[in-house]
Amino acid sequence: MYLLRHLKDFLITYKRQYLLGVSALIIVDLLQLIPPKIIGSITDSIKSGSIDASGITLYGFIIIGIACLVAIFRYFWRMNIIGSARKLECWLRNKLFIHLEDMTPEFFNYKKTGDLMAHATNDIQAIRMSFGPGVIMTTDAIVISITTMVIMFSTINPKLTIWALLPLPFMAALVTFLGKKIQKLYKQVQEAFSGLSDHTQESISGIRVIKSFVREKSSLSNFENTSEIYVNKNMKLAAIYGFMFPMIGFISSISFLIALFQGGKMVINGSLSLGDLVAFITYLGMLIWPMMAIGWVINSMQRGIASIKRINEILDTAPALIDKEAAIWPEAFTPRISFENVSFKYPQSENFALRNLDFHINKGKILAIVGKTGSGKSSVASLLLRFYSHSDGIINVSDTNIEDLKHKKLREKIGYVPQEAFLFSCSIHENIAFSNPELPRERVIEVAKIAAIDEDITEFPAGYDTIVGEKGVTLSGGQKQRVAIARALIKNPEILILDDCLSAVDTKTEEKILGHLKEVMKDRTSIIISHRISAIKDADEILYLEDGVITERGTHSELLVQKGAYEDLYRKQLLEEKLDKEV
Ligand SMILES: Nc1ncnc2c1ncn2[C@@H]1O[C@H](COP(=O)(O)OP(=O)(O)OP(=O)(O)O)[C@@H](O)[C@H]1O
Repeated sequence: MYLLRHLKDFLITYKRQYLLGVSALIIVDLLQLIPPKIIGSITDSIKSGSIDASGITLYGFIIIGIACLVAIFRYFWRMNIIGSARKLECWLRNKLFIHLEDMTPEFFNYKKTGDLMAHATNDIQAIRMSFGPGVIMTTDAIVISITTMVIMFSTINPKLTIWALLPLPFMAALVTFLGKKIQKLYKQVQEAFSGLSDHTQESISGIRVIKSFVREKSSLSNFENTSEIYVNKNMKLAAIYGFMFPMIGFISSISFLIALFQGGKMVINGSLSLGDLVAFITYLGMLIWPMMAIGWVINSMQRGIASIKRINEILDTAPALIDKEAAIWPEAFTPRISFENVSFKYPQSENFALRNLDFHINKGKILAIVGKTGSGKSSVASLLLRFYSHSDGIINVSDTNIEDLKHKKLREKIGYVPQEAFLFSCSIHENIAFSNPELPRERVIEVAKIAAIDEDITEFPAGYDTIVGEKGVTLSGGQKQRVAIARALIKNPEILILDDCLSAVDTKTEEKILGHLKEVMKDRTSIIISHRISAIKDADEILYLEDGVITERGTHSELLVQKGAYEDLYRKQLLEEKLDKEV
């Protein structure tokens, strides 16, 4: 039961459906035992001449009646068992998705997207198979084999039953043995398939890089290799199936042959009636299926168990960020931020990304962070958004330790523009109104104007309804960044974090956007992270980071006077700008 801990809620809710479905299935199995007996007695009655045409018609109607009942109950078990398994699939996939959404960025740093996709598709499908066809086949295999054998043994002929059943254990053993091989090969086919789709996906998204490096041929040859592996694995699978099914036919033919030979002898010497032999052979035919099903059931259940274990492992991984029970949300939120002696290490890292950070930002002020690449600028944003937890020190927002704040409420207050402007493959309007799809077009246009992207959008034939393609491929880098800024602004954030999100925008547009932001953010707090001094020179305070430590701080003019790394950077950038203009 421990294995099913994450499915418990579903199984309790749907136990009635499963019970009804299994009961209907057992009724069908039992009903199917009747026609062979009827056919047997018709045969005997015809042989002895004790039945006329109306008697045969009556039996015919009984058989039709049974067939109708079988059809009704079959519909009933299909709807209940297969239907519940389909609902389980959907329920579990949603549960997994919700869980994944709650995981920290750290979890995704170490889990491959392809693996998570495989869990969400193959594993959940394997679980569905166990709780749908698996339940049906297990019930069928048990009920049909026991009842059929009991009837053959007790109502027809025990000796003939033992003779005819002798080859069947070989069939069950064969199917189980080959089933294991099939399962192993099937896994390899799946792996080859995911290799193929990974390769296709990566090659398509990296097509520009492939083309610019003229690597089409090598990419094609890699693709052909992966494709060949996939075909070879499938061929091996086909070969096993090609061997297994004729062998099943062969073994069952031996059973039929024994039944005909021994049963025929018994009919000739009068110890068995012809009708019983006919019924016996029909029952024997019914037994072939459960013998084949045993192997399938074992394999399917093994796959299901392996998949449940993998899904359990993910669902057992607790999201690192769970609000304290006493987490609060201040009635009057003030966008005041302070870092008091904050140090931070990434979970899998030995080195500190930030050390003894001390700063505060008051409402309406702009804090800028500059520094070389890898100096820890983005890490400050990650801590404020609570993507990670700091190791030492205190971070306060609205004069409250952020560890005591409800983290989702805090994120609602923050407008965050990440370094890489990730857009979804929907329209520009939908991308901008991402935080609230109900927002009207006027509001979308309003923030697009602040982000200086409105003019570009209106020039597109479909305007705000332009579909941006996967990750926004149809937009330029600078356009993507500005759409991402508009997306953050539409939230009316109390705190705005721009993480180097103007790098692909020219200095004139940058100036325009910053001018607009100054107006919009005047009663709120902004943090601007940038490599470009032009983007931050008007900030109320600038922090210069080096290896996670603040080495210089002050306003632009104060920092220039210090003649340190900041001033050096500024001079170099001025020179670059001058050279650019001259060229
Ligand atoms: N998920 C992570 N796990 C481990 N180390 C990380 C992770 N993300 C960043 N780091 C490391 O932390 C340090 C600070 O990274 P951060 O991204 O904050 O720098 P940055 O100043 O924003 O750099 P850039 O200007 O290039 O964006 C770097 O040494 C980086 O290698």
